[in-house]
This record gives sequence, structure tokens and C-alpha cells, in this order.
Amino acid sequence: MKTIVSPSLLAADFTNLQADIDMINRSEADWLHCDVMDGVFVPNISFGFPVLEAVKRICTKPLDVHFMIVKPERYITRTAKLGAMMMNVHYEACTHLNRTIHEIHEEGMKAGVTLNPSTPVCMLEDCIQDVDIVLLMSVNPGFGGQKFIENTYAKIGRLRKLIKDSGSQALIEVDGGVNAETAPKLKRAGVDVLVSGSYVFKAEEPEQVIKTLSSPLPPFLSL
Ligand SMILES: O=C(CO)[C@H](O)[C@H](O)COP(=O)(O)O
Ligand SMILES: [Co+2]
Repeated sequence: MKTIVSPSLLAADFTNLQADIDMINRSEADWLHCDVMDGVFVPNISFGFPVLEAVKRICTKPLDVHFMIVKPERYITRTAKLGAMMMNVHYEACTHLNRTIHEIHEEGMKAGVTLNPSTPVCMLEDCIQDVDIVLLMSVNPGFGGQKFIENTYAKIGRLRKLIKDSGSQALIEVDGGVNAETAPKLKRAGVDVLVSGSYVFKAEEPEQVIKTLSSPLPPFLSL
């Protein structure tokens, strides 16, 4: 089965976003992952609504928006208005996660819940049936180009079990350090969606990289 690929805009060339988004539009990428950072929840500031709105005007792929901000519920309506397909909020940033998930759905978007590397998947036991996607951070959020945290493979297994046992339909998305070495192992571990920033946008042939990320593993590697 093909893997959903969501290249991360954070690694694009901000002096020529049009060229990089043209590449995404031509490519086999399924979604475009947009990292919004506030300098409080994470120690970095990326971009906000003016950039998201401009990107939405020229990008033909659905936007998968990853909010690394405190109290993301303040921006649900605005995110829906810009036309995002999915709003990903951090478990660690939401005091009333149940309400936030329902508000995201009421605004017509898919609801994603993101876990930092140190947050265990069992924290999702009481909301897994309500979410469309769980985004596992495989780096500490805030920066692109970091080293993949190996414990993510085992975490995917624990999350897969939680999803199965609860009868949830949630997809498993992994973000951070996804490249030629980690992607096949993530596929074998059962990931549904791969986010990849530097590996895609710094590649000589980014469209080919996206195609390879989305391809199923050869049968002898899927064992
Ligand atoms: O959420 C993120 C960082 O907080 C980015 O989506 C992620 O880091 C992607 O970058 P790379 O593939 O270069 O690791
Ligand atoms: Co991200």
C-alpha cells in the first residue's frame, strides 16, 4: 500500500516559495505540511496566517497544518476559513483537548493530535476514537533537520495497538528526521503518513524523493 506523503514547508526556499510550491503541485505529494511555531510552545518562530493564506492560494494539495503554539484553540475558526484540510494540535498544548477536537470537526476540518517524543501514546486512550490522525513527533519540535529519535518505531507499534483495540480509524503520521534510512523502517513499523522537510526540499530531485517516500516497500522488505 502507498504511504501518504506530506512534505514540510519549513525546509522550502522562503525567497522563492512559488517555485517550491509549483514543485509540490507537480509531484505525487498528497498533502503539504505547514509548521506554525510561536516561540513559546517551541523555541522557534516560523510563520503564521499571512503565509498560510498565500500558500493556500497557490497550492493545489490539501494543507496539513501543524500548530506548535500554546492554546491553538484560539485559531480554529481562522484555520478553517483559510481552507486547511487538517488542524494538528499538540496534546501538551491543549487543556481541554476533547472540546478542541470537537471544535475542529465543527469547523469542517480533520482533527489531528500531536505527541512530543516524551509523551506516551496511552495519554490518548480517552480521545483516540474522536481523532482522525495522530502525529508522532520523532524529533523535539521546533526545528527542521534534526536527528530521528529511534524509540519512534516502538511507539508506532503501541499506537497501532491502541487504535486497533479502540476501533478507531485514526491514521498514524510521523514528523521529523524522515529520510532514505528511516522511511523504510517507518513503513515496516506501520506508519500511514510521512512528513519530510529537509530530505525533500534539499534534494537534487525532490519529485523523485517524494515518489520514493510514497512507494510501497518491496515484498522482501515488508516481512
Ligand atoms: O514539525 C517540524 C519541526 O518541529 C517539522 O515538520 C519537521 O522537523 C520536518 O523537518 P525535517 O524533515 O527536516 O526533520
Ligand atoms: Co511538523
